Amino acid sequence: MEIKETPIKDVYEIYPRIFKDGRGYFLETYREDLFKKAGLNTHWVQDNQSYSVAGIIRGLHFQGGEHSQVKLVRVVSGKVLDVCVDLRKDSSTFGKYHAVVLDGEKQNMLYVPKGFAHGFAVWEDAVFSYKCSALYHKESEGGIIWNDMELNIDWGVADPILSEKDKSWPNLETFRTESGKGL
Ligand SMILES: Cc1cn([C@H]2C[C@H](O)[C@@H](COP(=O)(O)OP(=O)(O)O[C@H]3O[C@@H](C)C(=O)[C@@H](O)[C@H]3O)O2)c(=O)[nH]c1=O
Repeated sequence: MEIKETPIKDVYEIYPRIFKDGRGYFLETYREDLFKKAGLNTHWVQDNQSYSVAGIIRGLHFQGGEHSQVKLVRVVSGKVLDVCVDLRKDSSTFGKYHAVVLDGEKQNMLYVPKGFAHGFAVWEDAVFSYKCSALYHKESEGGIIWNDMELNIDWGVADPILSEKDKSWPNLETFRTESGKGL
């Protein structure tokens, strides 16, 4: 398992080793010791799974305050473009995002720290699986609109399908003003 830094501080891409044989494949999807060695001492308290057909965007989501979450995300099958946006108040990369293709063939993962909005665009029907460091807390949920002009994310899907909730998030500028400059 390789844990790689990205251009955004505290965001990591993780590449597990996949063992293939005549029966299929095997991989370790999480190793506490290796994460600790990389300085990631996250305590996970909830695992989630979703399924989405191609063309869907979920996001961009976060939980605020004491309910903010670290997420370790990957796809079990399928392919998505996964995106995390830095919303940390005092970050030099506030408003910057990191995007990576998560691919069921590679089982690569993204480690998304607290203070980030997260979302993904489904390129191929995907089973999406992730660990969270804080429990779901509906009242602490927030978001940024997926097609924010300032972020200008190229999601790689035309006319995406979104939930009503995901069509109604504010843009980055409104979030910045209303949150007092970030999370
Ligand atoms: C996220 C979540 C949802 N739910 C419920 C609420 C709702 O009725 C139903 C679907 O919820 P949502 O529409 O928010 O699901 P979804 O859009 O998949 O939300 C997820 O999106 C990605 C991008 C993330 O980063 C996640 O943290 C999470 O916010 O599931 C839970 O019970 N527990 C949870 O942890």
